[in-house]
Amino acid sequence: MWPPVAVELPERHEDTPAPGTDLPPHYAYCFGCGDRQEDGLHLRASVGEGQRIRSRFTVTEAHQGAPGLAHGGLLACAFDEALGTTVGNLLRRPAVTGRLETDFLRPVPVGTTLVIDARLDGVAGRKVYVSAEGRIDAEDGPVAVRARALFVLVELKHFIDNGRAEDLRAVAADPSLLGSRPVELNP
Ligand SMILES: CCCCCCCCCCCCCC(=O)SCCNC(=O)CCNC(=O)[C@H](O)C(C)(C)COP(=O)(O)OP(=O)(O)OC[C@H]1O[C@@H](n2cnc3c(N)ncnc32)[C@H](O)[C@@H]1OP(=O)(O)O
Repeated sequence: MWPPVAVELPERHEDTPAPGTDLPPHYAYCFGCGDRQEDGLHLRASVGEGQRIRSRFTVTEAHQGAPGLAHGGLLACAFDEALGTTVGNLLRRPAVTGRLETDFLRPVPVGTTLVIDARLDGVAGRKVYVSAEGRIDAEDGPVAVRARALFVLVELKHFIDNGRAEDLRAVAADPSLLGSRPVELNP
């Protein structure tokens, strides 16, 4: 059963941009979306209809597991990012991945652009359920990966208490490193 518990499906936050709007990377050094991670995934997300966010990720040589094929762990990373972006942008509250499950249905060759459609499935207290499908090269391409995740809403303190001090100092000195951040910081 998914979600595994009774949930509410909140409206997306009133500050969520209109469908079709491209979303900025949330942190310049994020491996999933950051511009300053040369071999990162450089996922790009845009707002979809309703409770959906669409992301795109192009597999490069740096992302190989077997020769010419994407590493499954990096594909899981892409889904973590796509699902986290969905939670962050639709609820605009800080959250972290508690659980992430992936089904790998087809190999994903280098050069493929994975089109990931993620949706918010519901919220139960601090628990947020999201799921996604990744298709090969087109929004109606063959499904290569499916994922479901539980994100847990946290307070900003979670990041301040646990992040490495020098990286927190760098962000304080240059807030533009954070391309977007939740506006409601205290759930
Ligand atoms: C505009 C804004 C844009 C922003 C964009 C941002 C994009 C970001 C994109 C980034 C993307 C990348 C994102 C990343 O990579 S986030 C990085 C990877 N994740 C982490 O580092 C999280 C590490 N874990 C923790 O810190 C704690 O364990 C957390 C905070 C998760 C919970 O510890 P806490 O002490 O606070 O709470 P709790 O233990 O009472 O749990 C609360 C509830 O949750 C349930 N639970 C917990 N875990 C699980 C589990 N595994 N399966 C099933 N259930 C689980 C639990 O039973 C309980 O339920 P209930 O008993 O209440 O019913």
